[in-house]
Order: sequence, then structure tokens, then C-alpha cells
Amino acid sequence: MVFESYGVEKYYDSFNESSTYLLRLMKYRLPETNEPNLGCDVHTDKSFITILHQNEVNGLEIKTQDGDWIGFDPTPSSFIVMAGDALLAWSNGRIHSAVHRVVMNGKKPRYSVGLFTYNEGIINIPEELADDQHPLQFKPFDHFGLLRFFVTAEGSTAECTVKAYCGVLNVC
Ligand SMILES: O=C(O)CCC(=O)C(=O)O
Ligand SMILES: [Fe+2]
Repeated sequence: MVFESYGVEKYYDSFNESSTYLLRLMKYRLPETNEPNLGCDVHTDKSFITILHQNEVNGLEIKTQDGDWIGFDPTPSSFIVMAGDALLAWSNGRIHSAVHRVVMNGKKPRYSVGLFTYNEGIINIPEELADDQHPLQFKPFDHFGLLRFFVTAEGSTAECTVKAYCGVLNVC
């Protein structure tokens, strides 16, 4: 849908062939007395796309552009689809990766499952997504290189890891 909406579906098949997936199950136990209730610290995903599903215990919060944190109450059958940093770069800065965290406020443990998409090899920014109005903001990049960069001192402390890794201009 994303590729089609930008008219670049011709790149989809080869992109899809290089996609690889990580499925992760997560358990958030209840915080003990005097323990912070932060289940998962503030971050953006380094994936291309993340698909999340949770049990009935809420806790995921998304940061708005105004800096407010919003929680939500998905129906039990909902999946949450979030853009990751690789999609931010691929879309030439059009699709922002969601800044999010998990806060444990309930009385029950929280379980979630996440499917994270990554790509093998170099991700190229479609030339159709760059023009005079939208100058190229990211260089072609190695997605697994981005993951390796993220665990370095520079990558983990950068304001925007993907920008620090392969950015041309300051877009974050
Ligand atoms: O558990 C969740 O809902 C989100 C987990 C998450 O943000 C992550 O694993 O990157
Ligand atoms: Fe995340």
C-alpha cells in the first residue's frame, strides 16, 4: 500500500524479496514497589515496519509532534502498524517513525508480540521521492549496518540514529 500510494510499486517485488522478519514475544511484569513503571524506554524502531499485537493490557504510548504522550485502547483483535527508522529514510523523510514507549499502569502483566521487518542489503531511496521540492535527505543505506551503528556510542546517543547514519540534511 505504501509503495503504491507513492507510485513506486515497481520497486516492491525486489524490496519484498530482500525482506526478513523478527518475531518477538514480550512480557511486561508489574513494577514492584518503588520501581519505575516504564516497561520499555522511549525509542523509535530501527525496523522498516513494525506490527504489534497485545493482550488486553494497555501501555503503549506514542509521542505526538507537540510532545504529548497518547495512549490508546485497541480492540482485542487490533494490530498496530508503526513506521520504523528505515521507512523514514526510504520515504525520504515523508513517513516519520513513531516515538513510543510502554508504561505499566495496570494491575495485570502485559504481553505483546511484535513483527519487525528488516531488509538485507542496501535500501535505496526511490528517485521518484526526491525532487527540487523534496531534496534527497538520506543516502542509500545498509539496514543491518544501521542496526550495528545503533549499538555504538555514537549511534545510541544520536538524536536521530538513522539521520546520523545515512542522513544528508537534518530532517528529524
Ligand atoms: O510492547 C509493545 O507494545 C511495544 C514494544 C516495542 O516498542 C518494541 O519492542 O520495540
Ligand atoms: Fe518499539
